[in-house]
Amino acid sequence: MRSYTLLACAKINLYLEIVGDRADGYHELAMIMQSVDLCDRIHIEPSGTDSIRVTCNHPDVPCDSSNLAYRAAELMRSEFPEAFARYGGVNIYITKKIPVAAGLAGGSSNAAAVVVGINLLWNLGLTQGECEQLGAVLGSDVPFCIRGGTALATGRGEKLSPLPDLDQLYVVLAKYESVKISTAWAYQTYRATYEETYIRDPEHIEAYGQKVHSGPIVRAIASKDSAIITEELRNDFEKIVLPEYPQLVSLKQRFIEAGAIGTLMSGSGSTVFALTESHSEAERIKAYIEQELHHPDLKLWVAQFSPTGIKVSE
Ligand SMILES: C[C@](O)(CO)[C@H](O)COP(=O)(O)OP(=O)(O)OC[C@H]1O[C@@H](n2ccc(N)nc2=O)[C@H](O)[C@@H]1O
Ligand SMILES: Nc1ncnc2c1ncn2[C@@H]1O[C@H](COP(=O)(O)OP(=O)(O)OP(=O)(O)O)[C@@H](O)[C@H]1O
Repeated sequence: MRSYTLLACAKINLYLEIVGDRADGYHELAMIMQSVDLCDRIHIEPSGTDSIRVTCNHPDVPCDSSNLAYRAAELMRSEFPEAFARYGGVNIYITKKIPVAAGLAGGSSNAAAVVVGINLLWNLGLTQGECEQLGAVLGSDVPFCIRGGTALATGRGEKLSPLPDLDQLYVVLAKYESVKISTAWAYQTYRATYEETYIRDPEHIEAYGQKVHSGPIVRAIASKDSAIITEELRNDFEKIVLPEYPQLVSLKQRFIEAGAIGTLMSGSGSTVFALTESHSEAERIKAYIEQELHHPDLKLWVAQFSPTGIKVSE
């Protein structure tokens, strides 16, 4: 039987506005999500048994049923019992490149790759939209990781509207290995600090359109206007994370000093990224930061905006 190798791209948030509370306990969001070509490699093969097995090269990533890739395979097993009975279990090998607990949707991208990979392995014939719906059961970021490219994400992050690809931008990603921020902590802390500003019971983002401020960046993306995109970068989590981690504030300052056209924290952190208009400029800024900060705990990567979230090869 066939096996598949998939590249699962990281995401960054060019815009993340926390709008309000939802009845399901999640937060209503308005986000611009962007895939970047820093990718984990996921190999999926039939196990020849009825079990799911996950192997990963990263010491901080669990290989048991708490691994999001494992949970994705379990979901496919329970949703498609006949296909499971016919094709059996899977072995999943994960080679991590995306830093862990970094706000780059590392686990979500791995789950996305497993949904897409099992769809192929078991000949399920699911459309991308059907894969995205399954992905939403696993986590708010998973549908976007399946869709990829550039998208406006609303609801709890799972409602996607495509935006034109921003293929002209490059990114320098920087992460202090010791700064690991839990997404649940970030949302809880944000709620504890800013709850009084929340809009109550927002059923649909359109219902309170006036209060959402993503219009200018959406228009700038449509017209590929990098200057306005960089002016409109926003991440509400910066308000609670940056005061706790002054090294991230210095990192942002250094990026601007180095000539980045814009800088922002991604998701709930702790990765901070800088935007540039060329690959050589991104490499130059990476080298500058490595030399200036010279911190053994600080890791940097250069990546390009990617029009896809998952790339498949047999
Ligand atoms: C911070 C982001 O990465 C931005 O893209 C996402 O919003 C997080 O997406 P994710 O990791 O896929 O999130 P989930 O696995 O669905 O939820 C993780 C935690 O974040 C909280 N959470 C998540 C999404 C959301 N819209 N509101 C929330 O309050 C959940 O209550 C949960 O405690
Ligand atoms: N396949 C996986 N890859 C990475 N982490 C995983 C995976 N499965 C489970 N985890 C656990 O999830 C936690 C969060 O890791 P992850 O890299 O997904 O964070 P993140 O990028 O901040 O997520 P997000 O941006 O979606 O909020 C880790 O501490 C890790 O133990």
